[in-house]
Amino acid sequence: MEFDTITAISTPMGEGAIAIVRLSGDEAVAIADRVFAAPAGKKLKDAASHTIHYGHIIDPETNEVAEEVMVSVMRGPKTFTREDVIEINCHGGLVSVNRVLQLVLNSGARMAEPGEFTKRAFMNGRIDLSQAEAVMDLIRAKTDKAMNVALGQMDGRLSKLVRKLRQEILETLAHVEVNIDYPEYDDVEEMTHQMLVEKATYVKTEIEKLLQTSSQGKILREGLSTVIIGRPNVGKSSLLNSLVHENKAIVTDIPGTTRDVIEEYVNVRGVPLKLVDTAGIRETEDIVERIGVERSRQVLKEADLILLVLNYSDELTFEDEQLFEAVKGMDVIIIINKTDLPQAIDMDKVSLLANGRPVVATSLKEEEGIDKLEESIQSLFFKGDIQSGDMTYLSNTRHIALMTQAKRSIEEALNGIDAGMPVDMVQIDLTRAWEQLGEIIGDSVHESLIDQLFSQFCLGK
Ligand SMILES: Nc1nc2c(c(=O)[nH]1)N(C=O)[C@@H](CNc1ccc(C(=O)N[C@@H](CCC(=O)O)C(=O)O)cc1)CN2
Ligand SMILES: Nc1nc2c(ncn2[C@@H]2O[C@H](COP(=O)(O)OP(=O)(O)OP(=O)(O)O)[C@@H](O)[C@H]2O)c(=O)[nH]1
Ligand SMILES: [Mg+2]
Repeated sequence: MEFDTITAISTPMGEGAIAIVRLSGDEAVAIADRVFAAPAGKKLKDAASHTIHYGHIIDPETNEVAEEVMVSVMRGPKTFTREDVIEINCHGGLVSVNRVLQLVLNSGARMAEPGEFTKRAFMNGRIDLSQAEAVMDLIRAKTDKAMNVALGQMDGRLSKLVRKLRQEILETLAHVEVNIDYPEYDDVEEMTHQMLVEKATYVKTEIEKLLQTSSQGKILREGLSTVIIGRPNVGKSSLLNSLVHENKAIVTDIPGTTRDVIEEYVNVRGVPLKLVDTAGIRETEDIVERIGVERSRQVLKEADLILLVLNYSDELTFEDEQLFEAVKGMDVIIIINKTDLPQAIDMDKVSLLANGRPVVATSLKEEEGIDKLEESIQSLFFKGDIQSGDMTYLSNTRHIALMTQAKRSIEEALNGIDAGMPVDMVQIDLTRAWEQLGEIIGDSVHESLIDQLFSQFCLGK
């Protein structure tokens, strides 16, 4: 495929040791040669592939020196995009890198869209869609485990499985064809019928196995969305600070201190948590606080785990009971905080409300009970079976949805066979499953979806 030559700054904006302006496309080398001057006058077009060259970036209009650089020349197809790629390594300063970018743009390159380099790698067939998505997951990974899941997916682990399943479906479809072609031969029909059921069942089982990894996979990729709730002043922000081992959230003795939702990523004994501190939930007149409280209710709905904090030295209130009501049916750990103060809470009542869910006593002030809480979080989600290394996880919501749809299509096919439906109906269901799996790796996806997926990438990636 042939595209125009794109460019972008591929490193973060700010001061650093080095910053990279990247180019990709047929004209990449020619454009770079327009602005690059090597000491001995050697042109990049004469350079061997995958070599790096010292020199200066020159404004071709004025012949003034703009920057001192190292330029990498990488010729397609053995490159990130499969096209010719140039990387100009500048001094890492905002003016420097923007100056080089501007000269490259003036010399015929087009500013890349976010994710367009990776999109080229996809369009040119180096990687499929799930691998491209993994590139982004890798950048966004907040924990070691999340990164490993992304690396595996980038390596094509999920793609390989999806391709294998699609192949199985194709073979199943072939059996359906035989059925359609030779309806008059009873014995052929008998045999193909059985094979059909066997193969479809096999695919369904494999999909189910993958889907079983999805809740852990999603947690590994996004972090376990953990929301701290409780009445004002019970110690929610103190709890966040204790878990992240840093003073991230403001703690004061004034009820209503936290006005907004605060998010932090932490690793609790290997469990990646996206920890959310909320404004204490209470009926309030303060408009700013009220917006905070509204948001608290909102994040509650999307939580995987709730840490419900109560005050040991205060009686249970109607508001506390309402909180229990609000998190009914969710994974909850109840934390009784401020155990260093005199008891006022009725623990029998707490037990009743807890209804078998874990209760942990803490004094965040005295730094007591955090260990117990961490243990509780760990045992709740990973009962010692968190897999490492070579496990394939389904971690992306888009993939999970498509897998679920594909499973349903296979089930419909199997029901159809069972009910003696005409074979062409079965064929339709199987074809649909084949297409749904194809969407995961980017076969048979609409261009607008592709654009939308890549637009979520960073600029220069
Ligand atoms: N300077 C620099 N560092 C970088 C990148 C980059 O683009 N530039 N990458 C950007 O994300 C990552 C490396 N990812 C890459 C992935 C594939 C290929 C590549 O050329 N693949 C070819 C040839 C492989 C080979 O030589 O065997 C291929 O798969 O066909 C290059 C980089 C991280 N570091
Ligand atoms: N004695 C004692 N005080 C604590 C403990 N944990 C927190 N506190 C204090 O309780 C007060 C409130 O703590 P925060 O963490 O700000 O409470 P919060 O639940 O985030 O409060 P809001 O954001 O206002 O809803 C602060 O003065 C803390 O120092 C504890 O275990 N014992
Ligand atoms: Mg707070």
